[in-house]
Amino acid sequence: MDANLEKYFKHVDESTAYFIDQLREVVAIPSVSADHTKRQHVIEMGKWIEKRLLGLDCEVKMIDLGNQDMQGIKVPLPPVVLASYGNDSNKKTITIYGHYDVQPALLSDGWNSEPFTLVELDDGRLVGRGATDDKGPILGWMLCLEAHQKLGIDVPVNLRFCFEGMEESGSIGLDDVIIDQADKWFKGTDFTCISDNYWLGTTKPCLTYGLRGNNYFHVEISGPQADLHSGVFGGVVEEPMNVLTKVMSNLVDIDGKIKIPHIYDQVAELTNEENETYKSLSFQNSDLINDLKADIVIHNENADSLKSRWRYPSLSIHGIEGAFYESGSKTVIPSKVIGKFSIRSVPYMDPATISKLTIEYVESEFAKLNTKCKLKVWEESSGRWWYSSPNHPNFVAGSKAIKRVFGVEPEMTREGGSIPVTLTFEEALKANVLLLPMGAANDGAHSTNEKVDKFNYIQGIKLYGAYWAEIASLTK
Ligand SMILES: C[C@H](N)C(=O)N[C@@H](Cc1c[nH]cn1)C(=O)O
Ligand SMILES: [Zn+2]
Ligand SMILES: [Zn+2]
Repeated sequence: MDANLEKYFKHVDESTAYFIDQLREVVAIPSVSADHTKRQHVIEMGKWIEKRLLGLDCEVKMIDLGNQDMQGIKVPLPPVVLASYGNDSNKKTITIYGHYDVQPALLSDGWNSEPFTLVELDDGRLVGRGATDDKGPILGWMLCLEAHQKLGIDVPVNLRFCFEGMEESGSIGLDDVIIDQADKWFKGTDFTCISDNYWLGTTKPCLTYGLRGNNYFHVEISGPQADLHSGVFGGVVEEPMNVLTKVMSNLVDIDGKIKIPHIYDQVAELTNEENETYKSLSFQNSDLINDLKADIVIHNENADSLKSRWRYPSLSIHGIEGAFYESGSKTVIPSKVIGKFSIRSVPYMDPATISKLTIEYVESEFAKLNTKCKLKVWEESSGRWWYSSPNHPNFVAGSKAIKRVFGVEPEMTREGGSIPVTLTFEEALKANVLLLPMGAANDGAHSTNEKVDKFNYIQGIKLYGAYWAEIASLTK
């Protein structure tokens, strides 16, 4: 093996305790983008990254995105942190994207420990909000750069970083920044790399070449001006919650089939060639059942679960704003409720068509109820699906890097989640995008007790260095 890489791998192993301490520091900043009361912490996290990158001799530019209106409150948007390291025309240039905001987390959600205090468990789990999504991975890139500098190893590529603080809340403003900076900050990008998804299982590393999109809808049903006493008004008035649950219950069947007419019309047909690709994958429904600690899997065949996650759309109901949800029994009739659901889209579904079909369907289901309650339905946000070729040199470099670190060939996967800016990067920078995950399938991203395994974290940091080296050797 290349002597520099060997030295680098050894240093990463020896730095394990320091790398975990660094993760502890970033997990401690509760950078929850969805909660406006936490916005100062998202901004604090952006500044932490700025300081860290300046300390690594990067040129840094903080892009101010202005304000966001959150339920009538004007809230400052966190900055997009752009950084640049190296300008050698003999080297390839890699743009690396990640996000420093996290999903909400409360101990009372069912965490076994404080979500913003990193806990190292005996089995190697590093538990904390953002450990795998996406603080571990973005920190990993910075630690990789720092390790090169500490060891005096020349960084074999030019680097452009783009770290945002609004990914979990629709990446507001980021598309415009990418498009605007394509010929400025990101000029000369040969390859883009994103580490913000997960292995298919827990043992085999993977490269990812597809993501689903996401169209997010709100359905508001309103009735009286204020909440009512159900003893006084029950049976007397039409109730918004009753109307909403009837409409929402007609969106999707228990087996996952979406009930909106024509929603599957644009879905790519399954070819024999694609069908074959599912056969070699390690995924097992039984692993899923173990991870979920419940046998609630819809499909009997392993491949059908993967197809449902990767190549078919799904509709999930997320919540109802304005409904009584605390423990105990409150005899209220809510005056206005807002149902939230989203549709994960796949090739070749058109986002505008999804939006039109869905809104028309909700309106027609509402009309069938013949109620005096009022309906408002709108699309809150929309993100595009992405599908790429796994044979591109960027993937070849990723594959060789995996071989070097893990000694195995990667699985080639698609992802059920969404990173809508992936397609924006690909289009604006006119460069291939590789998804190079650090975390494992059971990391619990967005869930309680989110973790990254020490193994994945440390090997992942090695993988980043190996990827840079393999990209550099593509030119030779
Ligand atoms: C895959 C990525 N780590 C992720 O979790 N993406 C989110 C993006 C999103 C969409 N709406 C809100 N956040 C996801 O797939 O839910
Ligand atoms: Zn993420
Ligand atoms: Zn996420």
